[in-house]
Amino acid sequence: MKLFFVLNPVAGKGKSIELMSIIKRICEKENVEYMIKLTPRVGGAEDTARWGIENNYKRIIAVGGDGTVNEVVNGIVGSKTVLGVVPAGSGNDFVRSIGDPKEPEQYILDTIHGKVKTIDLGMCNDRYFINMASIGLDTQVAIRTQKTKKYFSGSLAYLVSALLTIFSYKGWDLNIQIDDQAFHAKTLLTAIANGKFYGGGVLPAPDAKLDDGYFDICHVKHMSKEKMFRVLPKYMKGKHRDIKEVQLVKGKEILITSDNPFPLNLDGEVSITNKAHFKLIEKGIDIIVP
Ligand SMILES: Nc1ncnc2c1ncn2[C@@H]1O[C@H](COP(=O)(O)OP(=O)(O)OP(=O)(O)O)[C@@H](O)[C@H]1O
Repeated sequence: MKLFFVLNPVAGKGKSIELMSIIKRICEKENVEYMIKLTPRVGGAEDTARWGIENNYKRIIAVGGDGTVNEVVNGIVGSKTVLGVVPAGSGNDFVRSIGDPKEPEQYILDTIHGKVKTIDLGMCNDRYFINMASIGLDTQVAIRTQKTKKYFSGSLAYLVSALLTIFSYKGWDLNIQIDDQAFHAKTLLTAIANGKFYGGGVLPAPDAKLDDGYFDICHVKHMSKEKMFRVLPKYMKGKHRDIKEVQLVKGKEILITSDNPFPLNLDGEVSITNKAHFKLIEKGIDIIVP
C-alpha cells in the first residue's frame, strides 16, 4: 500500500520537520512505498492532499496538528481515501480521541500497519471538521491570540487574550436549533463535538464518540464573570456536567444564527459569521487507527 505523507513544516513550532527523517527510515525499513510532501503555505495541506489523490495514493497521512488534519480532511472528503495522522502539532487533540498517546516512531509504525475504521464527520456551512467546532468565548480568545502573538510569545499571548476577552465579555445572543428543539439563549460558549477534546486537552464533551452517529453538544449559558472563573477550570477537566448553566445533549443537525456576528472555530480554524449550520455525516470518513 503506497503512503502519502502531507507534512506541515511549521506545525508544533517545527516539531513535525524533525519527523521527516524518521518517516523515511521507518518506511524504508518496513519496505513501504511512500512519498512525503511539505505543505507550502497556510491552508496548503488541502491542495497537497488532493495532489495525492490525483496521483493514486489511497492512504494520506497528515503530519502536523489539528489544523493540518482539518485541511487534509477537506482535501480528501468524498474520495474514499483513508486518513492517517501522525501528531506533530501543539495541541494534537484529534488523536486523543483515537487512543493512548504514543511516541512518534510508534505512530508511524502503527500507521503503516494500522487497521481502517469508519468514523463520523462534521460539516459546518461548506467546510468539514473531524474533531470539534465551537462558538463563543473560547473562539474569541483564539481570534484575539492571532493579534496578540505579534507582541507576546506563545502562552503569554494566549493569557493576555484570555484576560482581555473575559473582561470585555458580554455574551452572544444566539438562536439555536438542535434537531427539532429551538431556543434563544444568551451564550458563553457552545461546543459541537465529534471527538472529545480541543484546546490542548480541554474536555467539553466527555461522552463524545467518533463513531456513534451523533454530535455531543455542550451549551454553556451566559453567567457572571465571577462564576466564569469558577466554572472554566471544571469545563477544562470535563467536570462541568452538573453546573446549572450547562446543557449537554446529543444531536445530528444544529443551526445557530444571530443578528450580530459571532466567532466560529472548526478544528482550530477560526472565522466570524452570522450563521453556522452543522450537519453530522454518519460514517463520513475512513481513518487509520494506530
Ligand atoms: N508552509 C507553511 N507555512 C506557514 N504556515 C503553514 C505552512 N503549512 C501549513 N501552515 C499552517 O500552519 C498552521 C498550523 O498548523 P497545525 O494546526 O497543524 O499545527 P499546530 O497549530 O502546531 O497544532 P495544533 O492545531 O494541534 O495545536 C495551519 O493554519 C496551516 O495552514
